[in-house]
Amino acid sequence: MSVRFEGVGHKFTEEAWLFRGLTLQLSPGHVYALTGPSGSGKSTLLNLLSRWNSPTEGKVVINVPGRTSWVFQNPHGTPRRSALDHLMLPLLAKGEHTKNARSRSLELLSRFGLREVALREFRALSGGEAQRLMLACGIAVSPGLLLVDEPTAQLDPATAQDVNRAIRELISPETIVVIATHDHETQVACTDHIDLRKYQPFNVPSFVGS
Ligand SMILES: Nc1ncnc2c1ncn2[C@@H]1O[C@H](COP(=O)(O)OP(=O)(O)OP(=O)(O)O)[C@@H](O)[C@H]1O
Repeated sequence: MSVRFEGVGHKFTEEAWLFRGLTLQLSPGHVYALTGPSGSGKSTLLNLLSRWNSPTEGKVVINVPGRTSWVFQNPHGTPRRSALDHLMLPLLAKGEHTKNARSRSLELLSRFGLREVALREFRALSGGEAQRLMLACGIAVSPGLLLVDEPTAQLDPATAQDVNRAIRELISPETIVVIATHDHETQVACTDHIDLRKYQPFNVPSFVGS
């Protein structure tokens, strides 16, 4: 079970490559921080992982059973549904018994520091609580791949810190987690680092030397 990038490069316009020569293997049990300057292609790489796009050159070989889950920068939930129900419903939909779904959901709420707000409606959660709930929901169904796009981008520093403390709870033997981020603290919380700057071709402006 792995994802392999074999000489992957991508560009949207004829001349400018976003990244090139990306060769690496991702494995379950790891949480990869994907970093790089704005516009370097972090979201594009997540889209390649989700199979929404194909690379311009090279291959992305995805050998991962199960579904792909996403967590986006803006937490989105059902306003009047409780935190507990946000976790339980996908587990029930997967066929779990109510008792098991409830105990697994409560265990996840504890791990993500949300046990005390289990019965609180989504609309009454703070920004940090809502984002931690999204991370818990993302990992709850044991996806093969969990793709997270800038989880702290919309949060103040103290709230971002709470979310970053929860990153390690995403480590799972069944899941490859990739988190695109500008936040150094998020990067430090992850187990591994993919730095897109290493794969950016050095584009010399055409007017140099002319
Ligand atoms: N579908 C598309 N067609 C053309 N250009 C695109 C497309 N998607 C993204 N781009 C361009 O590719 C570049 C990389 O975009 P991407 O969103 O992957 O970068 P990023 O590293 O995630 O940026 P940020 O940190 O600002 O979110 C940007 O210049 C963007 O405008």
